[in-house]
Order: sequence, then structure tokens, then C-alpha cells
Amino acid sequence: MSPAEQLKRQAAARAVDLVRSGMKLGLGTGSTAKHFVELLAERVKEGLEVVGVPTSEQTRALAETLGVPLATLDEQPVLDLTVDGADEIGPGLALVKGGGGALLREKIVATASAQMVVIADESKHVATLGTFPLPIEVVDFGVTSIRRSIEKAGKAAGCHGLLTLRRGPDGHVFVTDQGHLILDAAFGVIPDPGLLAARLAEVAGVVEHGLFIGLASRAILAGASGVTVLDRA
Ligand SMILES: O=C[C@H](O)[C@H](O)[C@H](O)COP(=O)(O)O
Repeated sequence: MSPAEQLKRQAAARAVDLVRSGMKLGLGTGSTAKHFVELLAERVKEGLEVVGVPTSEQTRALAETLGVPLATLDEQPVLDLTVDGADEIGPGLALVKGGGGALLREKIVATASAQMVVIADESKHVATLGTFPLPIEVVDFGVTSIRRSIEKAGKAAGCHGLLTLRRGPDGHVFVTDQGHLILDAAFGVIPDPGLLAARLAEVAGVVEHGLFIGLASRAILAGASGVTVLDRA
């Protein structure tokens, strides 16, 4: 395993220690969350009793293969703990998420959870959000017009930058699990994430954006000198 993957696994292992029998869990998406699902599956094999609600088809397939008992969010609408990765972790544990395109289900699942713990290698911890382009999920109608409205909303929040329609590795337009498109907004700096989130929420056609504010209560960050736990004040 590469050094970067080892760090992700260390953060995931610390999060697995928070899981107790009987818990209803939100299962995140991405390469870091994958480690969590794999380690959780090992505990399930040892007798840990949990039920997981996956935040993507990718995670559902992985958890199913590994034998983690699953439910839909409609079957388990109230969760104890969600463990998920992030693209950036900023002040107050505000997050940028959606690099893997799962932001909509991830935000719904995190909102349904008593606690959200974010796991990452320490390179994701930043002083200001925005270097990672902000994923914005939009409907598949009038994207050019929606893009203009997003640009206006961004400017009103002090954010300027190019918006790119996401494509998959095959070159085709990327479509989310919910059948929407993603515009990646390369703002560079997001001076006021709360203000930007409020402005984006007003844009017709924006289904959800990757700013997760006030959702994560803890971040587990793994680095060369060990694992650091940050709790939101
Ligand atoms: O849509 C994907 C998610 O928000 C991921 O949790 C995020 O992109 C981080 O992924 P990774 O752990 O692979 O860096």
C-alpha cells in the first residue's frame, strides 16, 4: 500500500474504533471512506452488529461484497454516526466534498446522522477553502443559464473562477447517482463559505453544492507524525 493510502487507512482505523454494536452508520464515498468500509467489514466478521446506509452506488457495491449489512435511508432515517472523507477540511470543520460526485447523498446522510466524522490524510486540512474546485450539482436542463447564475452568486460572495462541466474518465459528461450534472467551480479562495453556501442555495437549478458547514463534528487526520483528532468547538 502506498504511503498516502496508509495514512488514509490509519485515519479510517481510528474512526472504526468509534463504532459500537447496534449503531446505524452512514457510509461515505471515496478512497478514504473505502478503507473505513473495509475495516468495518473485518469487525462485522468478528461479530460487530451494525447496519450501514451507503452514500453512493459505489459504496453500496463495496459494502455488499464485503458483507456489511445495509439499509436504505428510508428504512433507517435516523443514523448514529456517518464516517466520510473530504476534499478539503477548513476552519470550523467546514468541508468541501464531492470530488467523487457523491455530495448530494452524502449531505442527506450526514444531515440524518447524530454525528459526522470526517477522515483524511492531513494534506486535506487547509487554512482557507477553495483550492479544490467546489463541486456544484445541477439539473440537466439549462446548464448554460444555471452556470451564469452560479457565476453571479459566486461574485456576490467574493468568489471568482472558471466553472467546468465535469466529465468522466471516458470523456462523457459525468452523471451523478441521482441523474444530475456537476459543475466544478475553481474559485481558488472561498473567503466566506457560509455566504457562498447561502447564495448558491438561491440559484434555481442548483440541486446541492459541496460545502458542508456545521455538519462534521470531528476530523481524524493522519500524517507522518501520527493521527490528530480535531473536534468542532
Ligand atoms: O464525492 C465524493 C466524496 O465527497 C469524497 O468523500 C471526497 O471526494 C474525498 O474523497 P477521497 O477520500 O477519495 O479523497
